[in-house]
Amino acid sequence: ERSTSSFSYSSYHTLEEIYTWIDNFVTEHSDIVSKIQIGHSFENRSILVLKFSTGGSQRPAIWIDTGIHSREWITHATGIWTARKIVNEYGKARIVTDVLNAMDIFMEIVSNPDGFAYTHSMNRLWRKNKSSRPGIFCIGVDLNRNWKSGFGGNGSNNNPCSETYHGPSPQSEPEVAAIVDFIMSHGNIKALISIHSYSQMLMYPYGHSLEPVSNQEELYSLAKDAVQALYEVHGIEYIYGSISTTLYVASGITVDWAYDSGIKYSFTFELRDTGHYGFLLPATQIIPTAQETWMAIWTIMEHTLNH
Ligand SMILES: NS(=O)(=O)N[C@@H](Cc1ccccc1)C(=O)O
Ligand SMILES: [Zn+2]
Repeated sequence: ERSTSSFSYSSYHTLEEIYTWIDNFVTEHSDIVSKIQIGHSFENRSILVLKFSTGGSQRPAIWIDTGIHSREWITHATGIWTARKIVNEYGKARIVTDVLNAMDIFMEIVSNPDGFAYTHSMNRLWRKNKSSRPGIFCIGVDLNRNWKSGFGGNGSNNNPCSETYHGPSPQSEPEVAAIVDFIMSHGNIKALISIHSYSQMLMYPYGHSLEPVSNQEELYSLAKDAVQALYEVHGIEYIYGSISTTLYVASGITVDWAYDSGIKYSFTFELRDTGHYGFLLPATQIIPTAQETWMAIWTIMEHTLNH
């Protein structure tokens, strides 16, 4: 019996359960999915990426990451469900088939494995990675403040004890450096989607400044369409816009680096909810959240394919 078929997509899982699922998933769908290790975390866990490809070499590609903040468990769960949906819909849903016949998809489900393990073992609300340095008495860097673009600016903190500590230097953290190295060496990533929770928002650069990006109108219109597609599934309302104008100024963030590195379709999601449960979103909301997010993701994918 296919062991991923005994995996509960409507439950939260441990790091070990997710890594086992990844191995089984790749084995069971080896025609379209492969596993790439892009590096190691601070505590020496493997950093794994799923590659969805139907052929070609160095095709234009889309990057999706979940779990950069370890306590945002709904994001890993949404990533897992989405991965399975992709393989189930290829050859059936036109847009999935069209995208995968022309592009590759890279998905990093556990982007902060050390922090994620820690949320299961010691502190459910841990956010950062688990890096430590001599003479510094607090642990962890915020992996959504450690990127080069706008590094150290407003909306990040130089205090190692802060939840938004940006780290000693850009890409100082192995979990960030691994993604940077992978994306830069691939050289043909057309869109990046970095998934967080919670607040129910779909946003695009910049976070580090109020200055609009060059294709702001296009990103606004695409975000509007994606949020509408999401709403039509379960009636969940998202707000959308640039990070700095919609949420708050944040510096050294993933999508600003991606945008400045040439990935003109860079988006970040804040999934359910708006604070009732917050990071402790009940598992009963995993599948509904994943179903609606799927519609928004594929709105972005389709646009990327056609532009
Ligand atoms: N997920 S969250 O609660 O940490 N909020 C995010 C909001 C966010 C998400 C993406 C880019 C900039 C800011 C954060 O990193 O502060
Ligand atoms: Zn987050």
